[in-house]
Amino acid sequence: MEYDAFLLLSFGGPEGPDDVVPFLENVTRGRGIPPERLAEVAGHYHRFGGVSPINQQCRDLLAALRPAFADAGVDLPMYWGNRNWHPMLADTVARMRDDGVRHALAFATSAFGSYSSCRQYLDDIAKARATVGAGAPVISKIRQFHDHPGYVRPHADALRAALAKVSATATGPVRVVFTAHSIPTAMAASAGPTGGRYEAQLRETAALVAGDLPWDLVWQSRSGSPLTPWLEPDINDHLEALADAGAGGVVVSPIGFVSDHLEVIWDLDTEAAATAAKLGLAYARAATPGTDPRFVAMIVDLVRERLTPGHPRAVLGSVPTWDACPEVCCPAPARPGRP
Ligand SMILES: CC1=C(CCC(=O)O)c2cc3nc(cc4[nH]c(cc5[nH]c(cc1n2)c(C)c5CCC(=O)O)c(CCC(=O)O)c4C)C(CCC(=O)O)=C3C
Ligand SMILES: [Fe+2]
Repeated sequence: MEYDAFLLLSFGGPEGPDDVVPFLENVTRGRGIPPERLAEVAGHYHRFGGVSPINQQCRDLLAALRPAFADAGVDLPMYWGNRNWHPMLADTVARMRDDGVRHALAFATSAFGSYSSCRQYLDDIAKARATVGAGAPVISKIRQFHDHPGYVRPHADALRAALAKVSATATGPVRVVFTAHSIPTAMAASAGPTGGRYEAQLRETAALVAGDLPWDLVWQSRSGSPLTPWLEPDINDHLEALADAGAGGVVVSPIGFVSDHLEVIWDLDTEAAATAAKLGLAYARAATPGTDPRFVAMIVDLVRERLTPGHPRAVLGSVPTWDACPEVCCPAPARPGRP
């Protein structure tokens, strides 16, 4: 297979107060998110001046990737497109077509399977290509990377750094708590070709990152209607349970995310940190990979897997990964108002 471009594919986030509402409309269109929840989330963005850090994090990642590609002899022009905010994927795909791109490799900024974290990126690629129409490049998504050493090791080192900080101040035992974005239980049940893939991969990542430390996996950033069941427990409820059980501190490691975007700096650094303070728990949050050189090298490695037949696939775990998702993987959830 010949590839002639690299595409960074991300979630997107607002970059000013006027962007917040239209961004949230893009994220939640047809998703049955109650207006109260949307108003609350808009407030989180406004606390940061209406600016999510995620777009700048994508720019920083591209800036780090450019020399890494050059050093590895990977000669692909780079593009960037988002699902929910500018640069919008369809605009980027139009530009790729204008530049003569025929077949791009896309790296999506999510390591795991599930509708929201994988299939939705594939659906958005299909939609963007349909919008562009004739001459739109083929776009192949790079595989999931939940157990790649370039994902596991930065998380593992960050966990140990945060643990050292908490242990210095905690007056009782310190607990390691991993978090990922909650998803509806129905979406979790249908994740992957045989179901349960999101949680299975997260448990594998957690075990690899933790090494010999005991740990819990809990969930954050629940959205949706309160009537729809989502994965539980929520991080804040879990902190209460830990305090009740006599913990002196926690270190929270957001293994579900590749960068310190708003779900991290609001839901963890602001909300969960306040919960911990109220409960008298010492608290630290471990950094996400961001532009860690090992994470950047991982992306180069994943590209080379696709460019070079026989290139070894670096995996530390046993939950399998593949280049092309089977059609039956991660079906779109039934949406309110739709059959
Ligand atoms: C699995 C998963 C990931 C991880 C995988 C990945 O990274 O892709 C993720 C990441 C993110 N989620 C983000 C933001 C939001 N997610 C929302 C809503 C939702 N997330 C869901 C799931 C996930 N989300 C789901 C099932 C919904 C319900 C609506 C629907 O069915 O689709 C909403 C709506 C408001 C609300 O929270 O209620 C917002 C604003 C940001 C950007 C942060 C920033 O701006 O810095 C990022 C990286
Ligand atoms: Fe989300």
